[in-house]
Amino acid sequence: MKKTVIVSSPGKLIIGGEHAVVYGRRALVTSIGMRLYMELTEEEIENNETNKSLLKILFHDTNQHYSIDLLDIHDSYPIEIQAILYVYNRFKSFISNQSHLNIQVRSEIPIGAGLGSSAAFSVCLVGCFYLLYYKTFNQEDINQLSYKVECIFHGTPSGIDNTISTYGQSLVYSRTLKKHINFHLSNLAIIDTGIPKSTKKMVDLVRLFIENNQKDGEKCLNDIELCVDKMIEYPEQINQLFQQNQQLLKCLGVSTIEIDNIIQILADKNISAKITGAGGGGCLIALTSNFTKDQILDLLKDNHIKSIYFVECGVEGLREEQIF
Ligand SMILES: Nc1ncnc2c1ncn2[C@@H]1O[C@H](COP(=O)(O)OP(=O)(O)OP(=O)(O)O)[C@@H](O)[C@H]1O
Ligand SMILES: C[C@@](O)(CCO)CC(=O)[O-]
Repeated sequence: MKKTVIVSSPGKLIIGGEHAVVYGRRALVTSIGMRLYMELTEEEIENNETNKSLLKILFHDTNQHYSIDLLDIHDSYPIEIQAILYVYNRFKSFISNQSHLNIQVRSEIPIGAGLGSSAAFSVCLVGCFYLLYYKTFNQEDINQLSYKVECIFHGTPSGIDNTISTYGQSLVYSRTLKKHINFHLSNLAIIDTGIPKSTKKMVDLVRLFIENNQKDGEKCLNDIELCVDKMIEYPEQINQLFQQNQQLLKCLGVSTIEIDNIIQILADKNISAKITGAGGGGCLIALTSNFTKDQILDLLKDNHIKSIYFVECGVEGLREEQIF
């Protein structure tokens, strides 16, 4: 017998409050119209002469595939395989040891750019197992387990990325708050610098800064939260609030010379921009008013730019799909 489920969940943009959210402050986040798709199949093998139970994984975006003997698991797998094995172990009691499992992943979310690809991966992974074995989605349970998977990728994240990918739309989020809000920005561009970054490294860097500069660090975090509150209350001030939030992220040490240059070039044309996500590379968001993608690319032609995206915001969270 063969059972298959397909799910998808979105990436995210942090509009304001990244890093401060790790320390319990409020952040503003929206889901985006770029999704990760995952298919999970369990196939019971009738005459399983080898007595092997295999987990076959195919990552279409990185063109990697694995075939893992589930009776002989070791601990030297890449992190995304460790994540899969963690969730497999949580659902093991539902799975016949005469079965093979197949997982396929494909994604529209650039990997490692700060747009929440690992969170979408984690949410889809938990969502797939949940749907196959419980036949339903329970968003709260899925979000909680996805957080644990995110911890495998990131250490001690705030939970903002998995929460927005599970629930979708736009959220005011803190460790103790999850409130949907109507939030729309017109002409919001994502500028992918293509500069590799490590979320874990940037979070560690901020932790070090705060430990060594407690008073300034606390003030910075409080000011970031103030910025977020104003973004929600006074959306007409968003240009100025982007600039303030970026300055505060710079104080925390997560901007770079390349990012500062790009932001200055845009500021010279009255375009407000800021880091979105961990910083150190990755993506920026910019309020582009009437500039087209080609005009922005032209403005930034001497800088490190991989892509520019205009995306839909506030989309649906985790959902079942019919087609992979
Ligand atoms: N399409 C995919 N195929 C396989 N693995 C993926 C895919 N998307 C994400 N991953 C896993 O997630 C990791 C990326 O996590 P990382 O935190 O570096 O980036 P991100 O989630 O895109 O950024 P951020 O957490 O700052 O938003 C990849 O290294 C890989 O392990
Ligand atoms: C940098 C950070 O604030 C956002 C990463 O998308 C880390 C986190 O919230 O876990």
